[in-house]
Amino acid sequence: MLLKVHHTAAHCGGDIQITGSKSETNRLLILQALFDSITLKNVSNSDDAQVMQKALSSSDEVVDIHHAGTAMRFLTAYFSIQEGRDTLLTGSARMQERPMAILVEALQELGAQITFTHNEGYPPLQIKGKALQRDEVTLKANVSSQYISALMMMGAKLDNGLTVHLDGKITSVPYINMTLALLHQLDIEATFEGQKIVIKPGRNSAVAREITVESDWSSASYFYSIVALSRKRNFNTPHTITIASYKESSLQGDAALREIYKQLGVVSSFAGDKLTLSLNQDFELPETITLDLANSPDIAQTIAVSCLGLGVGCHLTGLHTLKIKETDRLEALREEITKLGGSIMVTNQDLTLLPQKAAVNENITIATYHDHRMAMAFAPLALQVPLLIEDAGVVSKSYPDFWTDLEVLGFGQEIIG
Ligand SMILES: O=C(O)C1=C[C@@H](OP(=O)(O)O)[C@@H](O)[C@H](O)C1
Ligand SMILES: C=C(OP(=O)(O)O)C(=O)O
Repeated sequence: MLLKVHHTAAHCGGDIQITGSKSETNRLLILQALFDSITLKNVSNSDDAQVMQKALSSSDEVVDIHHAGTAMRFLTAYFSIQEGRDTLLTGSARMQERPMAILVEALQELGAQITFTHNEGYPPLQIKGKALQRDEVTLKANVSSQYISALMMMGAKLDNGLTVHLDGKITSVPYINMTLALLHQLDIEATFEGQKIVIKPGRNSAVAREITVESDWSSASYFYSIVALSRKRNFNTPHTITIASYKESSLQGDAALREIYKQLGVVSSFAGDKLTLSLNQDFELPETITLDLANSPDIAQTIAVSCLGLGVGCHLTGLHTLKIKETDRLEALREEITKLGGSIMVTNQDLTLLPQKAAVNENITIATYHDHRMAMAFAPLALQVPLLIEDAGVVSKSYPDFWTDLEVLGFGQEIIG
């Protein structure tokens, strides 16, 4: 679906309800399958959470998780310990290019029986579930934290628990801390200190537990961008966007948005579980911002596009994981920002956008590369110029309601083809 997006409305405010974090949901679904008595509220309605639910509730041998990285990584560890069960775990064409060797080798070292059926190091995987005897493993920590979270959750189910030694610089650390915090919520003893994680065996607790998933902060990033970009529209009446349901103290690393967008003039304020975003009109925008996003890789695209629209330069570092996500996000950003008239340079781990005064080019068709975040990161620019988004339905990977929520804020949309 090619979607033309524009914004001519006189307002840009409203109330938006975002569903639960897909990262928290997919961890809790695994933990629910491993340990009984967990009831979940406000689960994510994303495709990634749906494929996880389906995988955990079916007994089919072939499990296809489409594009969901968390499902692929978490389920590899999960199926490895399902004694007597054979699983062929596969995914989309892109998923078959996303690396798995580090996790699979760690699991094999623990005794798991996993083979690569097509390309060594990549899905599909044939997994023969069995009891694992060993309880200590070392793996590289600088490629994806999802491998580590997968081992942590599985480790709580092993008779002796699991000790994980992390080799090298640890990437996406808040996601590891999220896993740790969720284990703690289930009374599973676990520590993460320096380069070592220790997981004690969890018991099937008899006490029923209800956990309400906090809404998704990565999805909130697009509203931060909209508020930041609304500066250029000079709306007559000041407007605010309220998003729910959030916590001031979040398990999600992308809650760093509050501090980051302060640098682009966005004010965040909490009233209960509602987070209100407003524009500080008096704020003087910087010429350039510099950010290390190794802890928040999923908001890099949003920030780059906000900066482009505001004419603010940015130097974003810590982006080494972006090349192995839904697409090579660094190359995708370079292509699309260049089409819009921006001056952008990328390496394998950082991105530099030069500050520029000229408005972005109009009516550009943004390619989305099967990446939900390409569609959602560029859409807020429609506040400034009409643009076209290719394959707009791609947003459902994490945020199926994205386009209807944008309508609430006055974004006009027209299906072109
Ligand atoms: O554990 C998680 O829920 C996630 C971890 C991050 O991946 P990496 O650790 O591969 O950077 C993040 O990009 C992804 O969207 C979700
Ligand atoms: C990278 C992402 O997801 P995953 O790795 O779980 O596919 C994302 O949602 O931006």
